[in-house]
Amino acid sequence: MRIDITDLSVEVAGRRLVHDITLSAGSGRLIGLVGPNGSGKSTLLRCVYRALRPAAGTVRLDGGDLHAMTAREGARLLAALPQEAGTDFDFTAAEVVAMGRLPHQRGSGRASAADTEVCERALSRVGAAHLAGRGFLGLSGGEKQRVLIARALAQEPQVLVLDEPTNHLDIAQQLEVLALIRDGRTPPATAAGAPTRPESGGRPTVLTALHDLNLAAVHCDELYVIADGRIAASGPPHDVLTPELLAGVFGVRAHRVRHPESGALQLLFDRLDTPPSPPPS
Ligand SMILES: Nc1ncnc2c1ncn2[C@@H]1O[C@H](COP(=O)(O)OP(=O)(O)OP(=O)(O)O)[C@@H](O)[C@H]1O
Repeated sequence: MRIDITDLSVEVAGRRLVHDITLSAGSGRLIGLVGPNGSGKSTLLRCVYRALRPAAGTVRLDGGDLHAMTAREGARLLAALPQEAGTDFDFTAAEVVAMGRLPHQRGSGRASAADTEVCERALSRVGAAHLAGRGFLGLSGGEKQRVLIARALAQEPQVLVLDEPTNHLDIAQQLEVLALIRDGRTPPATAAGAPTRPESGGRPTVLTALHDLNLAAVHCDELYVIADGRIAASGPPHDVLTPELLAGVFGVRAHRVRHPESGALQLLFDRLDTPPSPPPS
């Protein structure tokens, strides 16, 4: 399912935080939002997953206006993992994941055997089947994050909106979760650094905020750089993550290198005001 965001502006408490964003994602594409703290990524995503209404502009899914749909219609198409998601009540992990099935249930709202199977499969896919009976509030940050990703997968969405999905995860889990979000496997990287990706094959279209620019470079098909609530650059990671852009938007000195095995683009960072250090003798 394609997403088309057109001239979208978002206001919170009378202040315009996101200005005139136009962004398109073809079906099955993985689109990354990157940008400094406070640049407006979460505010933009909150509007895309309907926690906020647009002040202007539209979000369309295969041409249908998302904000004109009922909550149930929207939730059947789009699942979200907000930045500080969770619950104040001590549901078990399995119960939290089961909430992802609610948009698909009619009448009594009882989970069917098929719903239960979808939930179990989602927990297994994120390596959290063993957490099913545990109270959510007693889980570690990384365990909670995996359960919440399983809840989003259990919703069987056509569009996934993720705000920092690798928050709280150790490095192995970060790599695993991003591979899972892509398509359940680690993508091969081309010599140019851009991962190759077959046509969508039913995978959801993903819009995700990421802080780790190296993860974004390797896993995303396209990046949108957000600065001061506006798009500063967009395109394939290799074209977007230039030293000039990174200096201007993030205030860092970046060096582009190749991964010694895959050839993928990797970035090394220094503070802008740090003079280049001589190589070790
Ligand atoms: N409810 C709110 N009331 C007032 N200001 C807000 C509110 N929500 C966000 N802001 C402000 O809007 C700006 C953008 O915030 P947002 O959370 O969208 O940025 P972000 O790019 O997601 O940041 P981070 O990378 O730190 O998560 C910030 O200056 C923030 O303080």
